[in-house]
Amino acid sequence: MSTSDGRSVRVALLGCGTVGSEVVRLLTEQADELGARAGAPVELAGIAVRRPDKHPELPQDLLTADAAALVESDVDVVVELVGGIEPVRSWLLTALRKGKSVVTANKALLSEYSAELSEAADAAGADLYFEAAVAGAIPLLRPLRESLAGDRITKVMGIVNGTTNFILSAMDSTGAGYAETLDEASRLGYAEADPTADVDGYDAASKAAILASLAFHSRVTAADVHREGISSVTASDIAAAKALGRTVKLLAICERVTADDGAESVSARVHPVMLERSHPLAGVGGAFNAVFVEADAAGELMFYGQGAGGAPTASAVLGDLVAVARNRVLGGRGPRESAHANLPVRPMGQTPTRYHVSLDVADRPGVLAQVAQVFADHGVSIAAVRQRDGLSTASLVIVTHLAPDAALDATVEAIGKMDVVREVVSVMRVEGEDT
Ligand SMILES: NC(=O)c1ccc[n+]([C@@H]2O[C@H](COP(=O)([O-])OP(=O)(O)OC[C@H]3O[C@@H](n4cnc5c(N)ncnc54)[C@H](O)[C@@H]3O)[C@@H](O)[C@H]2O)c1
Ligand SMILES: N[C@@H](CCO)C(=O)O
Ligand code: NA
Repeated sequence: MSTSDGRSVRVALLGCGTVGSEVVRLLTEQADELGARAGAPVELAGIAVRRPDKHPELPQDLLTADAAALVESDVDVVVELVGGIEPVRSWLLTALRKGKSVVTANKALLSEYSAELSEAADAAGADLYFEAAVAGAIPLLRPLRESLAGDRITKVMGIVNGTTNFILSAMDSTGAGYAETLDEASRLGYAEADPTADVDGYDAASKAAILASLAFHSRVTAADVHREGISSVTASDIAAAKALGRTVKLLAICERVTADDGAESVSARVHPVMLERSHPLAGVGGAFNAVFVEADAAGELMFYGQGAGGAPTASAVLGDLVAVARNRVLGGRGPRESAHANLPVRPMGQTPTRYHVSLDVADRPGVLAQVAQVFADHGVSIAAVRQRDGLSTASLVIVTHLAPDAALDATVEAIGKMDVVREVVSVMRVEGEDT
C-alpha cells in the first residue's frame, strides 16, 4: 500500500460526471507534472460510475459499476465525486479504515459526518482532504486549516453557492426569470443533482457548517445552521433593494459571538441579505464565489474565484490529490480535525441581525409614529427611515440597528397586522454596513 517502495500512487475515482470527467482529463493531460510534484507517478487504477456502458469516452479497462469493490482493491487513494450520503459514507469509511486516503468534494456528507470520517482517518493514519467541497476552485479550507491555524478567526462570510448567485445576478441585472436561469445553471454544471439543494440553501448550509467547524475549531453540522434559500426572494425584494442602491445576495455567515459574561458561541446561518452596491460581495456575479475571513491578527482577508463547474472544482480536487500523494510518498500526514474549542451553537433568534422593511401604509398623519412605536415596543432601534408619498398610500422603508433576530421577526409580524399597513412589500436582513 505505501509508496515508500517507489511504486506509483494508485487512485480509485468514484463518480465521473461534471467534476469527475474533468479530473480524468487533467490527470491524463498532466500526468508527468503531477507525478513530479507528488514525488511518484499518480496512476488512475479504476473509475466507478453508475452506468459504464454510457462512457465510451473513458478507458474501458478502468471502468466498473462496483464502487465498493474498487475501494477494497489495491489502491492508495480514493477520490469521491459521486455525492450524497449513502452508499458513499460506507465506501469512504471502508477506505479510511483500511488506511487509504480520501479526497472528496461532498459537502452534504462532510457537513453531517465529518466527525465520524475524521475519527476513522485518525485511527488508521490516513488523510481526509476536501478543498473542493467549499467554494470550488478557491483555496479556502487549506488557508483556514493551515495558514490561519495560528490566528483567532472571528467571522467567515461570503457567497458560497454558485447556482443561487448566478440566478440572483441575472434577476438583478436583466430581470431574467427564476426558472429559466436555474435551467441554465444546471446546463452549465453548477447546480446539484437535485437543484433544490441549491435554491433552498441546503448546499450553502452544508458549506457554512464546514467553514464554521474549521474556523472555530468546533463541530458544527448542517442541522446547526439556520437556513433560508432564495425561493422566497421576489421581484419586489430585488426592486426594493435597487431603489436603495442595494442588491440581494445569498450569504453564508459564520460568526464567533461573545456574550456579556464572556461566554463564546458560534452563529452559523444562510439567508438572503441586502448589500450596498459598493460592498465587495455585491459585485460578485454569475457562479463566482467570494468569502471574507476576519481574524484578530490578520485582519480582513478576501478569497474570490470560481465556486462551481467541472474544471474549477477539479482543480481543487487535483490539488488535494497531489497533497495526499505527496504525504504517502514522504510518509507524512495532512492536518487532522481540530475541534478542541468545542463551542456551542447560538440559536438564530438570539443572533444579532439588522432588518430592512419596506411597507405600503395609509397616507395620513401619525402613521409613521404608530409604526415606529411597534419597533420600540419590541426593543428594536431604527437606524433610518425613508418615506415616499403615493395617492392614497405611502411607501415606508425602515432599516434597523442590530437587534436579536427573534425581536426583529416579532416586530415584522406585529406590523403586518396593523390596520394602517396595506402591505409588507419586502423584509430582508442587511449586512456589511455600520450598525
Ligand atoms: N458540479 C459542481 O460544480 C460541484 C462543485 C463542487 C462540489 N461538487 C460536488 O462534487 C460531487 C459530484 O458532483 P457532479 O456535479 O460531478 O455530479 P454528477 O451528477 O455530474 O456526477 C456524479 C457521478 O457519480 C456517478 N454515480 C452515481 N451513483 C453511483 C454509484 N452508485 N456507483 C458508482 N458511480 C455512481 C454517476 O455515474 C456520475 O458519474 C458532489 O458531491 C457535488 O456536490 C460539485
Ligand atoms: N451546486 C454548487 C456546486 C459547487 O459546490 C453551487 O452551485 O455552488
Ligand atoms: Na475550495
